[in-house]
Amino acid sequence: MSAEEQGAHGRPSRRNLLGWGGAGLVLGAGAGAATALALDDGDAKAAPAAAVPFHGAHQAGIATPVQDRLHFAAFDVTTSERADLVVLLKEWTKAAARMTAGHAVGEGAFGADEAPPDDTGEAYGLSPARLTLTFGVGPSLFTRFGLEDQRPDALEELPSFPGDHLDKARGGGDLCVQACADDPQVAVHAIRNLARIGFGSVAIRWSQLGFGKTSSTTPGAETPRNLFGFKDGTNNIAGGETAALDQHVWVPEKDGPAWLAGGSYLVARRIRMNIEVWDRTSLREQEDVFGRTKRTGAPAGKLAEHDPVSPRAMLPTAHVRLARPAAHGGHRILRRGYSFTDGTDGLGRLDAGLFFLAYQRDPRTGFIPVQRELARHDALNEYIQHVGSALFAIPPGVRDAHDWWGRALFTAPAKD
Ligand SMILES: C=CC1=C(C)c2cc3[nH]c(cc4nc(cc5[nH]c(cc1n2)c(C)c5CCC(=O)O)C(CCC(=O)O)=C4C)c(C)c3C=C
Ligand SMILES: [Fe+2]
Repeated sequence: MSAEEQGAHGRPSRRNLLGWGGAGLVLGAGAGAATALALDDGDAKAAPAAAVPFHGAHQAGIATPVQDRLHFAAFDVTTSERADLVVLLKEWTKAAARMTAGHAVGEGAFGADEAPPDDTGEAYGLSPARLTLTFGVGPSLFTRFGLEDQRPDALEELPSFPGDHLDKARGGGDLCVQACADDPQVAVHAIRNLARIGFGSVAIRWSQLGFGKTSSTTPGAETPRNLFGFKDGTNNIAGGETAALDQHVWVPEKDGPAWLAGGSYLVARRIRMNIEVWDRTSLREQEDVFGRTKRTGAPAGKLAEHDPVSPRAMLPTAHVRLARPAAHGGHRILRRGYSFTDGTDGLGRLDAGLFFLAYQRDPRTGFIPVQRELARHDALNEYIQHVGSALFAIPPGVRDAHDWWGRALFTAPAKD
């Protein structure tokens, strides 16, 4: 803890307790367990601040409960020196551990007068807001740093799908960081400070802000609605479904490579939703498109949201009928997307949609076959367009204060 984070008597001040998450709910990574910690200043009514543990077997931000806001950034590595990149990843990891706990970066926002402060300052006094920072590496990184023999076969650029209208400026990237928090300022502060630390070694290639999570990983929570007004995330993998996570989300050791064991793959797609056309579509057509009822989220022919899906009650082109795991050998993906609105396009239409994020054990059995089917037959295609795309491998969790993002990859013994 830096000097500025000490209270007058050397004890942490109340604001600082809130600021670095000592006062509230601490959510156990993966298990979602909650432990209440007491305030030491007698203010029992203070709003609990929430910090999600940074260290663990898996990175937070995948199976941990979904927060309300997103700032996602893909980076190009601009240095050609592998040693510089390793230094950066160590610095990023330190900063990420501090920010997710509600600390400022380095010596904070108010250090020596003669130098720019270590931290940009806009999160000063804010709670950790359940900030999670999830780090990934893209296929392009491997060729650039002599890591070809460590690139998993599953990590290659996604194939193109019928109807794709991809903007290269909104896709790809050597590295990515997904920042999720309940406060947008906390998420934006985190990405901004990582980009600042990376100046000279990495540059943001593209980024996306998101709101109104479109999926839930928390059983029993009200399922959120997407911008088409439908409940989204009903049939998702929940954070506590350990067996399903092991089977469908975490990369097991036997899949290889060794550095990725306990990690995952992340597919990111910026999907524009044609709001104006949708809003002129009848309710019956809207419900036929998804195969679910708009008010309750119940599958076609059923009464309640969580009733089992009956595909024959849906049109053959219904989104849910085509996407359900039973139509894809039982393989599942963990969806963790967010809505976005980025102003309007030149024609006065909202540039709005779904920033689709999905974690899986292998994109070749997860996202790719489902998207192949959806791209050909989904009735939803009349109302959406995929405009951005990226795939990243997500290393396992940072184990302790000596570990760092990408350590196992950058220290892996070369294959013969
Ligand atoms: C390739 C994977 C998927 C893409 C791309 C995708 C886009 C997309 N989805 C919605 C809205 C809904 N999707 C729903 C269910 C659902 N979607 C996928 C996959 C993709 N969706 C799956 C695997 C499922 C689960 C199917 C099942 O097991 O029943 C639903 C229904 C509610 C739910 O279960 O979440 C909605 C609504 C939009 C708007 C969209 C692109 C903009
Ligand atoms: Fe979907």
